Amino acid sequence: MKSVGIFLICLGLLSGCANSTKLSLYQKLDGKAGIGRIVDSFIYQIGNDEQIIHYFEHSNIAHFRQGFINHMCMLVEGPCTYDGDSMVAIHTGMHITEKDFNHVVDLLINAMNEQDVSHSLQNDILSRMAPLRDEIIKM
Ligand code: HEM
Repeated sequence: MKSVGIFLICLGLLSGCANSTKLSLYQKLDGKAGIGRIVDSFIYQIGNDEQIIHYFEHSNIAHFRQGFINHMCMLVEGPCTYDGDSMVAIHTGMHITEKDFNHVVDLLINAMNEQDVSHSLQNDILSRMAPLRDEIIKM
């Protein structure tokens, strides 16, 4: 009987532990620092890409970096506020094609691979971005 009691206490402690160590997506990405590293790789990818770079010809990259970090941080439910313009407002007039949209997603995947983000985390992030597609292309 005593050993059953001890077993139950251990089980309780273990499950308590498991709950308190359940990391959020934001934490798994190493928070804002990790997101910053992904976005830096992403910007580097864009900067070296002949198909995409022309969209950013007149952009303020420091502003884009900060806005994209905050936006991504918000998407993964981190403690950030994105207070920039809406996706529609920002991308309207760019006439982004489906092909270029997919290509930018590929660049983001390259950036996440470069930063050793696991495929399951990548899928989680991409599935949060996918619904934005219609607010971004052909605007
Ligand atoms: C799911 C995909 C995308 C997301 C989540 C996204 C998000 C954002 C965000 C948050 C900003 C604002 C940054 C700031 O505050 O300045 C931004 C700006 C911008 N995005 Fe996107 N974007 C996406 C796809 C694309 C694609 C496919 C292109 C081009 C092919 C693109 C081109 C741009 C450009 C050029 C800017 C800068 C605009 C400026 O200079 O004011 N974006 N994007």
